[in-house]
Amino acid sequence: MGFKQFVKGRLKGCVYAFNGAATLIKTEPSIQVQIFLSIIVTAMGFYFQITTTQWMFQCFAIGLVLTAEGINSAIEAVADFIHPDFHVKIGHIKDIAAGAVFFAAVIAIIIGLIIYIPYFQDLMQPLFA
Ligand SMILES: Nc1ncnc2c1ncn2[C@@H]1O[C@H](COP(=O)(O)OP(=O)(O)OP(=O)(O)O)[C@@H](O)[C@H]1O
Repeated sequence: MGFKQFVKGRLKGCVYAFNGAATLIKTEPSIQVQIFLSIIVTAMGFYFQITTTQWMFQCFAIGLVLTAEGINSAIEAVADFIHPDFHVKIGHIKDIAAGAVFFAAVIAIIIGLIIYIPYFQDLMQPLFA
C-alpha cells in the first residue's frame, strides 16, 4: 500500500468515526445526558476557575464516561442485531457492558467530588461564619 493510499484510508477512518460520534449524540439518550452533564461541569470549571491539573482530570473523566457509554451503545446495538428477542445471555452481555459504564461513572463522580467539594466549602463558608 502506497503512502498516499495509507493517508487517504486514515482520513476516511476519521470521517467514519466523526459520523459515528454525531450519530451517538443525535440518537443515544444516555450520551445526550452525559453531554448535558459535561456542559454543566465545564461551566462549573469556568465559574470556580479550577486549576490546569483539575481541568485535565475533568476532561479525562468526561472522555472516560463518553467512551464507555459509546462502547456500551455499540455492544447493545450488536446484541439487538444478532438476537432481537429476549435471551438470558443477551441480558448478561448488556448487563456487563452497562457495568463497564458504571465503573467509569463512579471514577468520574469521585474525581468531581475531589475537585468541587473544596470550592463548595469555600462558597458556603460565609453562610456559617
Ligand atoms: N434481548 C434481551 N434479552 C434479555 N435481557 C435483556 C434484553 N434486552 C435488554 N435486556 C435487559 O434489560 C437491560 C436494559 O437493556 P436495554 O437494551 O434497554 O439497555 P438500556 O440501558 O435501556 O439502554 P440505553 O443504555 O440505550 O438506555 C439489560 O441490561 C438487560 O438486563
